[in-house]
Amino acid sequence: MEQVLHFTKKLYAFSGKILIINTLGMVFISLIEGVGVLLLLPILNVSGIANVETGIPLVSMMIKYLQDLPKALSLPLVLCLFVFLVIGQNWLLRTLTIRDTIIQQKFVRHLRLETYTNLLQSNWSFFVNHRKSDLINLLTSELTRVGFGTTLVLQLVASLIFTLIQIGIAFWLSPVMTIFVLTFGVILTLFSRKFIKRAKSLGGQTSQLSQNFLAGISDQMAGMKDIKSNSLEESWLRWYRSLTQNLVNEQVEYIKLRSSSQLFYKVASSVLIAVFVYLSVTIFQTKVEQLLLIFVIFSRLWPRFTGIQSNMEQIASTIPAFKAIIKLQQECVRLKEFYMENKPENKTFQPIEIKTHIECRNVSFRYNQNEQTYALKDINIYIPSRKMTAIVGRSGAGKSTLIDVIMGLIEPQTGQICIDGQPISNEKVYALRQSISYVPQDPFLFNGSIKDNLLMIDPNATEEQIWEALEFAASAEFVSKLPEGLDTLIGDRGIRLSGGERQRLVLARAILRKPSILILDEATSALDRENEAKIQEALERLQGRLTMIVIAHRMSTIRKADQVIVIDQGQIIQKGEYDQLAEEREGLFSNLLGNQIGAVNS
Ligand SMILES: Nc1ncnc2c1ncn2[C@@H]1O[C@H](COP(=O)(O)OP(=O)(O)OP(=O)(O)O)[C@@H](O)[C@H]1O
Repeated sequence: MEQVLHFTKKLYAFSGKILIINTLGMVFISLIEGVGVLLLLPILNVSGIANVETGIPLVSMMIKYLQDLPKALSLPLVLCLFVFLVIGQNWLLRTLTIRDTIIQQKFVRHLRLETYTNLLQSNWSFFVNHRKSDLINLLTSELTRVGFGTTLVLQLVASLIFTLIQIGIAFWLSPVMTIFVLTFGVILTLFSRKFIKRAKSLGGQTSQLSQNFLAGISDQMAGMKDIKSNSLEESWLRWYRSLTQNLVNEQVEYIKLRSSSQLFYKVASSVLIAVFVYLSVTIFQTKVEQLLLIFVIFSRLWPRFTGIQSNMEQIASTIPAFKAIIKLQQECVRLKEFYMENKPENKTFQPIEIKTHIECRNVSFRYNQNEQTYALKDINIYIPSRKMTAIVGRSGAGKSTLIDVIMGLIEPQTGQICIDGQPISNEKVYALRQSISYVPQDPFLFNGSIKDNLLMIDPNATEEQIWEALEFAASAEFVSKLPEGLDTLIGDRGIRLSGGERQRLVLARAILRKPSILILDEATSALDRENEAKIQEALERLQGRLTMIVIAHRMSTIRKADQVIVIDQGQIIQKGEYDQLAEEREGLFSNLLGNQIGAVNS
């Protein structure tokens, strides 16, 4: 329950006094409801159904006053008062419910924003160590469950206040009867602990199943081509059948649990009534009017008890979601980007202008501190500004890791990254990243128009600047031929672009940012020769304008590079100009080159 308390405190910190005002409003409603119960007594008296003496001065006075009035007037009067009270109570209830909903919805939004901000401020290793689908699951279904759980907590608090007031009124009317019902209430609470425990464990299963479900579905959607071409449909259908069956089983189990607990409470309540009536009639010889009063109290109190129990079961089932979100937030805080730590709110960073060079000095990095193998070992490189530096090497050599270190996505365990001879401070990492445009192998374009996708990087860019960037990226021609030009929708809801067109659009977007450094990470590897040549031309056009770092699998992409760095098993093994390295017959570079020429010729 400590997690639930954590979020309830957060809710209070977020909404402040309004939460207390609403809760007091609920108290007021329950008072009116209590008065409504008391009004039943004068109704019984005035209507002549029974002559009830409560011993409560206010009620007795009212009954006396009504009895003095003519009967034709007293009954309508008391009934009107009763209806008026019910209307007032329910109008207030409606108002408070709407206000509560507004608070809850705003709180859920606040939680979403807080969690997402934390997530975006986490460092790269956080994302490397989490499955994408798990994060999506946490941000969508688990956060919704937390919002629902917090709502339930508010309902529980209101229910508890209602119940306390009802108990007070019941005690006033009949202490013995109230103690009797309360004793049963306590016994019921003891029994219901089993239900609550089970609800919590089922809640854990819900979290796990929804996580597995989302993970599987995302994997399959991403690999649909693989599934279709390798006829894997049946095996994935088997997986889908089994998981959806588990989802059904879990939901049925939960409903079984809830209905069993309801059944238990209802049976307990009927047994309680039967025992009480039996004892009242046979042993205490209770009069009819007293029995009526007892029924009124009982019918008010007992549903409150069962409501609270059922509320607690539901809250218990959301506890695993509360835990998961707290764990996520703690992890995000622990793995916060180092430049974000102690960063004053709203502080912005200006991009860095690189005057002479970027340098890696004795940089070493390993992913796992407990292992001996380094992904990068004693890297020393000099990347001159406004030149093109190519990084090549076999798969797993450490090329992407080196880029990640340069971009400040991961922090080297030893060594430094320097800009114009100055080590880059934590504070400056973000400024450096603002000077970089990065083009990955699998570019990210969202469903929207071409223009929207380009403006993502610079919302203030003019149409002229957009076309200029498209021109540089060898995309202007194909975009102008599209039916709606820049406004053409792309992605699932629009036209399908080829891999080369997508890659060139992403390159245009990268250029639109006017970066000091342009990094291409295997950006041409998946393209055909024609598209590769277009990107290559684009890079040549940019040469001399900005600092370019290109990781290339295809050696043809980097033919015009000013400098080539060959990396193997995390170490630099060759450095120099393309032609010079190609000449070094024993070197890895000429070997890689030879393999590709061989592959093309064969
Ligand atoms: N997140 C990670 N956790 C642990 N080890 C990793 C991680 N990412 C990469 N590695 C390891 O670090 C080494 C360097 O990987 P890196 O991705 O930098 O190579 P690469 O040269 O870019 O390879 P490729 O050309 O295949 O993309 C490899 O041995 C790889 O297995």
